[in-house]
Amino acid sequence: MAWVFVDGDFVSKEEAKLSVYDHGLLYGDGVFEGIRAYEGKVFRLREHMERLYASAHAILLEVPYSLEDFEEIVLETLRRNELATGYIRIVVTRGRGDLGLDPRSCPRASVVVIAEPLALFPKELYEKGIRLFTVAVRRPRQDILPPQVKSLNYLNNVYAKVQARRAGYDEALLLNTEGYVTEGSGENIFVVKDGALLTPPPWVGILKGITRAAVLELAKERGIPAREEVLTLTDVYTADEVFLTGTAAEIVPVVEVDGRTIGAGKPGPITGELLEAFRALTRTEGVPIAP
Ligand SMILES: Cc1ncc(COP(=O)(O)O)c(CNc2cccc(C(=O)O)c2)c1O
Repeated sequence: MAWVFVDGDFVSKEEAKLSVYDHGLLYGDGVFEGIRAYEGKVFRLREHMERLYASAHAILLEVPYSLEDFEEIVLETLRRNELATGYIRIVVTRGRGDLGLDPRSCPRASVVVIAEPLALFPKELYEKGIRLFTVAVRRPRQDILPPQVKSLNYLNNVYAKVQARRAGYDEALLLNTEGYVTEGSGENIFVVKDGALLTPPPWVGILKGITRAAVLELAKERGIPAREEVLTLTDVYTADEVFLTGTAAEIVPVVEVDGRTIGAGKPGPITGELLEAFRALTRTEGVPIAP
């Protein structure tokens, strides 16, 4: 039996429901997080919670729990599901209101915490690498729909995923409205050039990934030069290595972009080194689930 936290109660998966008048459903009005637990510890829980509260604050959404209490709810949800390793999805919507889109009709945010065994990415993706397609849809500018807010408005990301899949590729690569490289549909991007790691700066229009931040830390610790740099498609095509980062994905090598082979057409050595280091980090660092 799986248990889901819904607005203060733990209910069975079958009983876990929100109102059809919830503005998260009606308008995508809300925020969310995806977090991973590894062998009894939640990786970068505080960082994920801080991003959740920052996203909520940015859209004037009041989270009805303190950050510390919310962290305990996340840990309790894992305990109730007897999960030591798994994927946690937190959703905070504007809540139930009337059919108009004005948030003032929603007196209280709705809060959902789901904890599930993780559907791992297939092993061969990490061994063979994936192929990216630069999709027609663009990441919206900060002044249109801020990519730094991890909102429930993910149709831009879904659109990108669909366009890449229909083109026969594994994942999308999105440009911003100025034509610069931003990120994948649900992952940040890194390129390796002459031994240095480059990744787009947040202002080009990306989510500031928790995994992205961990990779930058690992690179620094290992003496691998790493910096934020605006990237063009040509920078990606001519890179020695390319990889994507994300909570679900961890670090996924990219071997082809728009028909251009990346480097030797197989996962690169720095990519492999960082994936190994990241996996070691997830085994040693994290908030214990046990009380
Ligand atoms: C647009 C975007 N960019 C980057 C990331 C990576 O951020 P983290 O390193 O903090 O996870 C994300 C988050 N990645 C994400 C979000 C929602 C679903 C899925 C999925 O793969 O089903 C992936 C994301 O949604």
